[in-house]
Amino acid sequence: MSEATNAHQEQALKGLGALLALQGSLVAGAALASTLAAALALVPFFVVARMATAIYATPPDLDAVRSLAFAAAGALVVRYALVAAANMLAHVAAFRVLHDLRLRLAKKLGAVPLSFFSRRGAGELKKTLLDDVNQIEGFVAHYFPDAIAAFVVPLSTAIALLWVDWRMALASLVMAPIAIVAMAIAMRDVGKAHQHWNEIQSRMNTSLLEYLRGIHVIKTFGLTAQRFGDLSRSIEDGLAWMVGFMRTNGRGYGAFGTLIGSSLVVLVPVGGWLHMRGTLSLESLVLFLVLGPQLLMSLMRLMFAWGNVDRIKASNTRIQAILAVPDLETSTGDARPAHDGITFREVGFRYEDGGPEVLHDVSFEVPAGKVTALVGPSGAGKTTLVRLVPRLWEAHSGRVELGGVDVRALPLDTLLSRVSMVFQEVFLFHGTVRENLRLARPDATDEQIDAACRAARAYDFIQVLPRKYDTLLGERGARLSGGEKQRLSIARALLKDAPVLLLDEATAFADPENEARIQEALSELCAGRTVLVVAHRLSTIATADHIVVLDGGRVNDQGTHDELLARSALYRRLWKSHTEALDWSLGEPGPSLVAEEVA
Ligand SMILES: Nc1ncnc2c1ncn2[C@@H]1O[C@H](COP(=O)(O)OP(=O)(O)OP(=O)(O)O)[C@@H](O)[C@H]1O
Repeated sequence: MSEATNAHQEQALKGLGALLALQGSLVAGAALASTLAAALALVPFFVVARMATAIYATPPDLDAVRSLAFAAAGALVVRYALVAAANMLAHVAAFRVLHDLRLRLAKKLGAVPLSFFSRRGAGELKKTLLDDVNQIEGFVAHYFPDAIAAFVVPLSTAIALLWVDWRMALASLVMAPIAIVAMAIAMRDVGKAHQHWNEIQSRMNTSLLEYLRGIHVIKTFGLTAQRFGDLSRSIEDGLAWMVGFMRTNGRGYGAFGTLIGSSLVVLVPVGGWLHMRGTLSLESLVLFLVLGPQLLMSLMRLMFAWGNVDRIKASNTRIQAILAVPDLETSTGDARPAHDGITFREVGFRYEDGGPEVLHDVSFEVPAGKVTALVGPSGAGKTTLVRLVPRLWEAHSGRVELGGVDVRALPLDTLLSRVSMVFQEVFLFHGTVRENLRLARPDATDEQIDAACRAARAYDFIQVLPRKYDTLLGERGARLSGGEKQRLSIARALLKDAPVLLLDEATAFADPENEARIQEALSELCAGRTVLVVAHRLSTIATADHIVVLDGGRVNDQGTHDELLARSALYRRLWKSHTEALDWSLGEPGPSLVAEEVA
């Protein structure tokens, strides 16, 4: 194993210890109770051995038999009490550890830069957040207390048996080294195999999520799960992994199980011979015949616990890797923007380190209180540029300033409190209309919500929803039309009432009535604010105070509509295609605005 892998595993193991330490006293209590319970499970075997002597004594000692029977029953009762206590303590500890981990992960995901998510598939993240965290539950609640008991009990029993008769104790253990070699062979590549299994599961999760999200497209094209390439491939890979795993590891497991259960093959002849020679009492012979096989059977439990450790270590490593991602750096100073204007200074940006540069040397001003429109061909980098302002992405060179201060030098909450975002895709959470609106301003009063909804032209349609503001929305809630969603997100931005507004207009066409309402809502929203808008509507472009033309990630030209029409060939071409689109839409007012407010 390489040094790097060793260091990696050690770190993971340290992590598992740290997880247990989160609930140290409960975990220790569970391990102790589980060990005592396992030790008490051996009492009946000692009792049987003593009984054999009492029964075969002349005359038979019936009083001793009776008290031994009571002792065995008593041990059983206490054992069940201890098992219950161990279970309860271990589960309470596990759920507290899980609660702690989930909170940390949720907090971390809220604090990392957006680039973190673009490098990971949704399936991979879901797998870590749900499945890997659940593995930790198994570890704390089951495997750890079990493994401690499976280690301590056979060890102490072996010592006790050595003390009773060392020859028979060795005979009980003789199969152990052979079984352990078989176990080591069985477990040889188990870590690698589990890693492979995890990769398959991540792929399966990602393609399954994609399959569900795109089910309407899949149906439109008449595709089925079999034909949805990666999903069916990952399901087949999963099956192939299972078969391969059982083929390579099944033999080892089988050999181990058989060897571990066959200590009587040694104990019976050795014990019989020693007893006949008169060097082993009947009581000791019976004790070894009943207890010897149990001693090795505990190794079986240890092996199961060991078999799971690699998997749990891998889960923990993935959880720790997320927790170790640095948060988006935020200034702790008290810098405040001097005004609400935005300045881009020689901004360069790429989505991936080493990937293609999407924005090059972009410099321009968005004056405070004015509407600045960004236009350009598809893929020019307009949306990307707008998202640099609230630090959804970070410029890799140059700087973006708000009110003369680099956005990275502003405390994040100061920056975000100044900016509202209304983007193309509207995302509504599963929750009521009111809860979705309050995301923008948790302390908003009902009157403020009413006023924002009226201004956003959302009030009327909310009034006819089954439970008005208390109607559930989102994936499992009421469905709103595209235009209604847009107006709701404009209401959110109005509620937030930030001085800077970032708008990303969509190219989709809405019906004229919807279009007119959205237009009115946006006019209310834009009034008196600094607006940077990715513009697709003729009305927005023609009435903007300033227009910046982006092409291939660079500023191609900037000026007013008339100036650009007079001097920019690219702008003339864009304008022509916009007006043609308007003709094509048979006189409808033009492309609609669609919105998602992320703030
Ligand atoms: N998450 C992402 N990861 C990698 N590349 C991306 C990502 N998002 C956009 N890009 C790339 O960045 C470039 C600019 O995209 P952007 O969406 O900013 O353009 P746009 O001008 O807004 O286009 P449109 O008008 O079609 O929406 C494109 O080449 C696009 O493929």
